[in-house]
Amino acid sequence: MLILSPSILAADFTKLGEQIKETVEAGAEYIHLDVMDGMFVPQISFGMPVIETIRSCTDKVFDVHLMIQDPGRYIETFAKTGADIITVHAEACTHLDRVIQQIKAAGVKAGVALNPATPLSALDYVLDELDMVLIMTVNPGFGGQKLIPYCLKKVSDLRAMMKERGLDIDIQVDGGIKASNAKEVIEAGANVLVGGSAVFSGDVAANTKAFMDVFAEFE
Ligand SMILES: O=C(CO)[C@@H](O)[C@H](O)COP(=O)(O)O
Ligand SMILES: [Co+2]
Repeated sequence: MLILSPSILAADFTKLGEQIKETVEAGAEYIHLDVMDGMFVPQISFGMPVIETIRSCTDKVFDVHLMIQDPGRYIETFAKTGADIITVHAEACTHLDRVIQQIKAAGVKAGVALNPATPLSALDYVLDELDMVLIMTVNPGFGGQKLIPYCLKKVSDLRAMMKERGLDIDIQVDGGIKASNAKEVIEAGANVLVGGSAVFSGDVAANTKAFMDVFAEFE
């Protein structure tokens, strides 16, 4: 199933609830929540109070992307805010296996994110534990960046790695994803697309529909 996960980092925070409803009504199945701590990535974004507040806006999947150092400290807390999926960066975890177990013990789906330069081998021993792999298609920390082309080869290599192991796990791509490159990333093997500036710059409903139109080509 092809899924759009709009990143609210690019939304107008003066009308966040309204914009979430707009993109959901136009077809978004997930809402992507970029939590940044100013340590693992340069920017600080938002945390638990924002997620708790917007949880009542929609029953769609809250797809929490933790760009924070040592995320094991906060798994239970983010699970309590209403996260449905918690994705942590392999690069930010001293004990990645333990953090994955913490996420699952909290009753939440587990995702692991890899920065562009991080090899797929970082997933070798934990891949079959996961519900989703997030392949960063930009260096994390900011919205509005350009997709890094070599990351698409990483997506297709990961899809091939999964096939070899008889696994069919969601692959999320995050950063610089547009309706104009959505076909290419889907053909590479991604099925969950994060759209930040591509969804929330301008007409949210029309931008969301542009992704839905691409998805319809694969039905
Ligand atoms: O995690 C991140 C950035 O670190 C992403 O989720 C961005 O927020 C996506 O924004 P666009 O590149 O789609 O504008
Ligand atoms: Co993200």
